[in-house]
Amino acid sequence: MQPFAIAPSILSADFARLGEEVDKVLAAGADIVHFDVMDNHYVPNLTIGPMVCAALRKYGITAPIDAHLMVKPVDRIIGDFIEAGASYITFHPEASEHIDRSLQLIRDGGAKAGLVFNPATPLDVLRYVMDKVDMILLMSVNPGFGGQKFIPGTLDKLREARSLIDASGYDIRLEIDGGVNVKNIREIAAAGADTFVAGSAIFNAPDYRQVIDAMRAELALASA
Ligand SMILES: O=C(CO)[C@H](O)[C@H](O)COP(=O)(O)O
Repeated sequence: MQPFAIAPSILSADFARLGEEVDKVLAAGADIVHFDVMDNHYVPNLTIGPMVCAALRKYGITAPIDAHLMVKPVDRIIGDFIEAGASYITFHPEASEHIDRSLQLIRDGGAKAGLVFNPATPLDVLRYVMDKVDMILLMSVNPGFGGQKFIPGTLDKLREARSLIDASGYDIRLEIDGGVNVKNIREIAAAGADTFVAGSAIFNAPDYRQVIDAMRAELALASA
């Protein structure tokens, strides 16, 4: 299992001050920058693209950037995110014409590759590509918007994904995204997640460090 990592979703950050916001949340103890890319086609919302990712690198952000592509089709944008400095690039299997090829494109470009599963999307395809993924991201809300409630059925799916990862012997991150907060993070960790995306729980709080510290305290209890 990978060490626990907290990945604030910048979807809930102040976009007018994005560089400062990312600096601030990293200084507050975040490990990974979760970068939500929405195309108003695969999901009913529109956010940011590779130019903003490149701008964060130019601004001086060196932490891993985890680009979650909620776009369809995916292949033609993968190269742009690699050039922009994304560390992880994840996509939804139903948004790719050729899942194996999309994963390979990401790894060939030097980034880490991942698959994202919506709450009602089965994990079946994983059995064919377990050796080609560095991250599995389970959505615990339907994608498109921050600030939604965690869907409790995702806990069973996390256990299923954790068993698949452990049985595979590969070193794959298991990330959870949607409705994660201080109150539920311990239960989510106990179900098998090691990487926790949290948008509104962190960016809507007055003190980012206080929330991240509280999350880490809960995670320490989960592994005790
Ligand atoms: O991918 C997403 C939505 O599609 C967001 O990352 C996610 O919902 C995080 O926001 P919050 O923590 O507020 O639920």
